[in-house]
Amino acid sequence: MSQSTCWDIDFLKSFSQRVLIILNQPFSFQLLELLWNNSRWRYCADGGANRLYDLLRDKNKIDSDSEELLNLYKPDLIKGDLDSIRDDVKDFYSSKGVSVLKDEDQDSTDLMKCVNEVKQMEKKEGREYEIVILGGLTGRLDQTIHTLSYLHKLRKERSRVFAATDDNIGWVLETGEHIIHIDHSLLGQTCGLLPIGIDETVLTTRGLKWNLTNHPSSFDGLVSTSNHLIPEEDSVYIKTTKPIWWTVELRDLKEREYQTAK
Ligand SMILES: Nc1ncnc2c1ncn2[C@@H]1O[C@H](COP(=O)(O)OP(=O)(O)OP(=O)(O)O)[C@@H](O)[C@H]1O
Ligand SMILES: Cc1ncc(C[n+]2csc(CCO)c2C)c(N)n1
Repeated sequence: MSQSTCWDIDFLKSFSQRVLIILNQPFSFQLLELLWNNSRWRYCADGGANRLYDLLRDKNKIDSDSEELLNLYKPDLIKGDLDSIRDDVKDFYSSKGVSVLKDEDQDSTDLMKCVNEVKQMEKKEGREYEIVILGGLTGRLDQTIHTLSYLHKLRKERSRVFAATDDNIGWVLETGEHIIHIDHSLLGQTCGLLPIGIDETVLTTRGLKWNLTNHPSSFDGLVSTSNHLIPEEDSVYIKTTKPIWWTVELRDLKEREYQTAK
């Protein structure tokens, strides 16, 4: 009998042995704060360090003149070919003792270079970390497709790699059955099942507004986009005969803060 894989979006809710990799794409302080505090290690992929620095510097300017926030949210590592990180950012973090590692290889992206660092650390420590990528689902199309392809390939060697932006979270569901717990206070209503990197999968779903039963899905055929979660359901069931990308909309975290404060 096959066993279903259960998923919870713990990376938005609780601390675990996970590595956050910050890419060179915009993100809110609210999302950064959540992911940062729930991760054991924080890496910046090259220009991801500019994003972190600028966001914290701007927020600091509003709240105070000190470098308090920059010191509080100091990454453990900056890695890449270093063609994007600005000199002032590199100098600032180097002066604070952050390792800034250059890898000039032009056949691997800065995201891959950061994941390779995770793999090296895991080898030394003899344990596996979960990985959360901040960014990667928006912006330049070639980079976005790279994220989709890279996570599709990574699933063969590790089970828990997620991508998160202010609009979406997503990850690859391996062949088999999945139960995804839904926290409606964090997630919006829209979701998608995207047959990327496969010829065709056969899908059965429960807990969505538009469900499928043993229905083929392919890039050339049906793609379930703009599907909806059901407010009364706290889980979604998905059976897939091939790996498939699952994406779900994230609620506006600023709005959520406002609601929980009321
Ligand atoms: N415009 C973009 N849209 C989407 N993702 C991006 C974009 N720019 C960078 N990224 C992501 O952030 C990572 C770090 O970006 P970096 O600042 O080094 O830009 P890059 O030099 O264009 O990236 P790479 O060297 O990896 O091709 C990239 O590996 C990629 O995953
Ligand atoms: C067939 C092929 N296409 C594109 C690149 C370019 N490229 C891919 S990753 C990377 C590093 C970016 O920091 C660069 C320049 C290549 N090497 N091989």
